[in-house]
Amino acid sequence: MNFVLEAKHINKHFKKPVPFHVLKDISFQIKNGEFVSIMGKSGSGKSTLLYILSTMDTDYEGELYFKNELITGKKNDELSRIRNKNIGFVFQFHYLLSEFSVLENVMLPAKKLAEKSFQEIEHNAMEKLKMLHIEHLANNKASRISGGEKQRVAIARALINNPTILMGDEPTGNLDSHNSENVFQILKELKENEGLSLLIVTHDIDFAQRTDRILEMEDGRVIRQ
Ligand SMILES: Nc1ncnc2c1ncn2[C@@H]1O[C@H](COP(=O)(O)OP(=O)(O)OP(=O)(O)O)[C@@H](O)[C@H]1O
Repeated sequence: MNFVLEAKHINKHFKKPVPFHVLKDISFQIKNGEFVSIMGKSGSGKSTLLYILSTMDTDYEGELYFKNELITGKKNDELSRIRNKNIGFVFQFHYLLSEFSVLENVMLPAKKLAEKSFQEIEHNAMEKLKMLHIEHLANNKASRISGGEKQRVAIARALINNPTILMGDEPTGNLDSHNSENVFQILKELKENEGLSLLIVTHDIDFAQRTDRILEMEDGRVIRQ
């Protein structure tokens, strides 16, 4: 079976301020093109798990496979290359550079990867903006667009290197219901039209119920899938 992501027996302990077993024997897989949400009470370990799955946190026990390749134990520079090419990440807060234009913000991760010419990156960035129906905002300063538009720009930026999977830590958490629905529809289109896999932490039950599968967390464990 071809999985985009496979977690096997993930455990994590925080040592400070007091020893704490935060993630307890977590195992699951995400199939190609699957849209999975993670739900659970505050403090159940959702963000901690997402940071491990996105390779940003390497301090854990267990094994993580990305497209059937074991990535646990790889060195930081190799992990960073794997992450930049394969994983897009969207946060609750958009983290756009406010003095840069929308287009410049979207181009940044591709410039960092430095595999394509400026013209090619610019063309790809415009394509992503079109995909998210915000191409008309390309030359606006990021500080001069609405909250919902900012989050769509953040998604376009996360897609610029054509990742296999898009991960999000409450990407609709700061949005009103209209903009939240808008972002959900965009994510669904990305799954259906582009075959993107998605893994999204959310507190919004309406959002989660419309994804392919919910991973429900409680006290550091996945209690239901
Ligand atoms: N760096 C850290 N050191 C020690 N404990 C931590 C650290 N980060 C998080 N924790 C604790 O680990 C537990 C899980 O935190 P986490 O942020 O993963 O939960 P969450 O399910 O994402 O919560 P929320 O829905 O509120 O964002 C919490 O009890 C939190 O206080």
